[in-house]
Amino acid sequence: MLRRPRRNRKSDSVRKLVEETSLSVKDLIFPLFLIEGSNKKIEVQSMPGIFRFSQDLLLKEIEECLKLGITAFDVFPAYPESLKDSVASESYNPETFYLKALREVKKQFPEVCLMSDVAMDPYSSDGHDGLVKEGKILNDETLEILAKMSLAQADAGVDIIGPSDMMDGRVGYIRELLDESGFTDTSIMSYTAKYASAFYGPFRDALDSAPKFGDKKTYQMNPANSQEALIEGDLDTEEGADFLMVKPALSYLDIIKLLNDNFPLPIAAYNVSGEYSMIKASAEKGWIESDRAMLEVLLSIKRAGAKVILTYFAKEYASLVK
Ligand SMILES: NCc1[nH]cc(CCC(=O)O)c1CC(=O)O
Ligand SMILES: [Mg+2]
Repeated sequence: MLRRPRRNRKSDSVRKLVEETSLSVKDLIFPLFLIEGSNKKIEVQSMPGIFRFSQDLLLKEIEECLKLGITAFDVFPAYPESLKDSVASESYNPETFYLKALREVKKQFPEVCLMSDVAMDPYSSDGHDGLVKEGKILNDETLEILAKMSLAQADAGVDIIGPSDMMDGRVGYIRELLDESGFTDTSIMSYTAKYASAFYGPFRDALDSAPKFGDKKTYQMNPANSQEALIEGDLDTEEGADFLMVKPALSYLDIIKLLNDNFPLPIAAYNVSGEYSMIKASAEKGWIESDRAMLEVLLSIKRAGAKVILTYFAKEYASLVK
């Protein structure tokens, strides 16, 4: 035998030399859940180790994470039913607790990269990402609401706007309004290939944002498809997106690779709530080693071609490698 692949695996130092993919805390964005009020820190029941914070404790959490080397955060608000309506008006109320908190994060920590979420579902009495009329999700009528929401978030100082709604044309629509309003430096990370997935369950628990009727299959993609991701990637690129995101990550590693092979923009992947909770739940039963599983999962997402990973494991990973 002239060729013996095992020679390159013979010791830790040799294995390190031939290692192709590396993971760093700088690759990660930590999603955080915000609730109204003060001095509140409530664990999400279906996501052990993940909390919903009021603004004061969210700021503390960010400070802790900064010490661990995490520099990018994506904040999602959980709104009470009483503030929801059919047109998501609370989303662009400048006095709403979400926008106030975003403003405060950038004021206290100007160095962080702050990302926000754009979609109607947290504020919608229908629980859908777009405007509902007679049981249908309207596309073009939703764009105006998404753009108003984006402008309010840009005005609060957000670095990256994250449209997670999957309406057609929203990246261009938002880009134009931001530019006209002087926010030419505000980036857009588009949820480009977002699939209608079972893995969002724990997130919808965290935000109380499950759809009140039907499902999201008329706007989120069919898990059976990959060609469509190329169309979505083309459109978002043309419309001015700065990052293309694939979501979820693990059942869609082929889509991450597909987009990375076809588009020069940096690819982001969202390691979603259900993917986190699966590992946590089996670790609690003693069936899997949480740390090793986390490292393997994050590495696989990078290896597939993601430059950026949004993950609930961010803080745990940062603590582990510190
Ligand atoms: N705009 C909705 C939104 N934004 C982020 C997630 C899921 C994130 C996760 O599961 O971690 C969802 C869920 C959905 O589409 O219902
Ligand atoms: Mg699209």
